[in-house]
Amino acid sequence: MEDKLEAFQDFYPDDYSHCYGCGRLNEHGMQIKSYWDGEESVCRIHPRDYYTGGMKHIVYGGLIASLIDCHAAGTAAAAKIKELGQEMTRETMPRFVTANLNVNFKAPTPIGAEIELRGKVLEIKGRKVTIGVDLIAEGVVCAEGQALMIQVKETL
Ligand SMILES: CCCCCCCC/C=C\CCCCCCCC(=O)SCCNC(=O)CCNC(=O)[C@H](O)C(C)(C)COP(=O)(O)OP(=O)(O)OC[C@H]1O[C@@H](n2cnc3c(N)ncnc32)[C@H](O)[C@@H]1OP(=O)(O)O
Repeated sequence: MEDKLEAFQDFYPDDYSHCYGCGRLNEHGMQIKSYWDGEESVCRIHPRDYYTGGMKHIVYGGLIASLIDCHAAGTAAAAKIKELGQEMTRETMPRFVTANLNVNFKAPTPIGAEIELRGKVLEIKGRKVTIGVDLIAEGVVCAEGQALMIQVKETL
């Protein structure tokens, strides 16, 4: 039986699938999965309870930034291919890296809760795609991020 490809990250080519946050081939990584939900993108994840940030009951801010970063990268690739009017495949999926990431930490993120990331495409300008991401836990927007993703030149 063929593997079922569904999430944006499932369409990253193998040589691009080793990212700690979103690479499906990184067995030690978080392997996040992002999908379209209407015009927004969504990712749900339950971080392990040792990703603590100072106190035992809150999530480490670096992990929060990583989740926002990787969800934004996937959303940028999916948005770009949608703009081009193409289907997501491992051959067509464009490759993006982060040029800039800003995160506002609005409230502590509780350990043990499911985290939902919701992405919005703010701008697509050639190789530059700007994505806004809200990180939500227990109904509270705990962090807001904005990322500038750049489509890498295919010579890399
Ligand atoms: C790293 C090389 C790529 C290799 C490919 C494989 C990588 C595998 C990595 C992961 C795989 C998983 C996939 C998900 C990834 C998840 C997220 C990450 O963790 S990514 C890792 C962290 N990020 C980096 O390491 C980027 C390091 N930076 C760069 O490589 C370059 O600076 C890059 C590609 C971002 C841009 O370099 P230029 O030479 O292609 O393009 P220029 O001409 O400099 O910029 C293009 C436009 O973007 C603007 N720009 C560039 N950086 C900017 C910035 N920091 N702020 C604002 N604007 C910026 C420029 O002003 C320019 O704009 P105008 O076209 O003139 O309008």
